Amino acid sequence: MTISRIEPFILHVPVTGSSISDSTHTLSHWGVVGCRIHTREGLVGTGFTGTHADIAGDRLIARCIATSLTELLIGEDERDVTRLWQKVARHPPLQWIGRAGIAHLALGAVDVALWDLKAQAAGLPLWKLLGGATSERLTAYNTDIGWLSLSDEALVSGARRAVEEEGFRGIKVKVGSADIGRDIDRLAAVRRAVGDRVTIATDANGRWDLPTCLRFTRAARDLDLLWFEEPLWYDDVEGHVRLAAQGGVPVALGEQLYTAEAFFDFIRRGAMHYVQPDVARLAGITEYIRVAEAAHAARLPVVAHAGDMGQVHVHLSFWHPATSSFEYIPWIRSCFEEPVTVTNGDVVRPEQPGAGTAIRPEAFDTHAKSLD
Ligand SMILES: O=C(NO)[C@H](O)[C@H](O)[C@H](O)CO
Ligand SMILES: [Mg+2]
Repeated sequence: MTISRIEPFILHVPVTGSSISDSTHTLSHWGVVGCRIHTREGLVGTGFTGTHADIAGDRLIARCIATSLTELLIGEDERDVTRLWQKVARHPPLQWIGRAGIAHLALGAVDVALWDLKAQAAGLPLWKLLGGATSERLTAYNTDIGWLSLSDEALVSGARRAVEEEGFRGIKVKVGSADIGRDIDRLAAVRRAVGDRVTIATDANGRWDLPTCLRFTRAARDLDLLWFEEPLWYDDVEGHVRLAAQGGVPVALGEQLYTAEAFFDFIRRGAMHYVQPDVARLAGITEYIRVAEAAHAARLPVVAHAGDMGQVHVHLSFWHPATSSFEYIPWIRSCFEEPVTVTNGDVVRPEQPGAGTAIRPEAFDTHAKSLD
């Protein structure tokens, strides 16, 4: 029960089509940046964070794992997930440079790998190890049909296909254009195409200011939007409080929050209605659990953000009672031994031991990038 080696990696995996855009980002590949933790007893745990495949940034994360974190972890008992999380997160020199950002993402990858080891050692899928599945069914919603870079025609036909051919009962459409009228017209066209029973969420990726958000929610009042995700700048708690209180469309956020404390602040101040933690932004599963418990205590639904593309979140979502639905983006499915799968709008519950992070050797052959 001893950590003997930590092996960082970087994979860059193509997105659907040549590139996608939301209001703030355009990307052609998803970055899977993490490590494989080897134990003296021969087990290998895998964990990773998710990036926009910027190689310079990915190498910084990988190097943080290879240097700062490795020297803290070699020789330690891999079963001590909580103690090791505290040891790394509160290591004074590392804390000084990164209670969020690169150091936090690096710890997240390590923490996921340690939980993967724990589940493998128990011979259980992570959701079973944590306490079993609290939901029989987990409904997925499809984000990969709603990009701002899609033409109006492609947006509507993709939404219709997701519903009519793939059985999705939920979709998400990006907004955040300079002209909110364009966004409203696109949402109205999608609503007409999919009908009233399909849930439509919308996501501005932090682009707008409060007056624009208020105008948008007034203009969208007849569209029955499930939630308005990241309407404002990620750290603007007061703006989200005022938008949420206005009572238009429920507010969702979390993919850009690095710490449980940031979530506690938004939850305590009534700044969000849907809580969207992400093991790939937080420092892994250990911190995700703290956020999910805080959301549950506040009786707010949890819908994990797909920074891990759902591979780990599928376990956490089946397990945690606060879960309400699941974000589906299929970009990196081909990399995994047990890829996240949605059948007729429902997520298939994983059964293999581990945290869902076991990467196929072929994925390294095809997508690995050098660490320096
Ligand atoms: O906001 C999201 N999901 O809710 C997506 O993760 C982002 O759009 C992608 O990372 C591209 O920036
Ligand atoms: Mg989002």
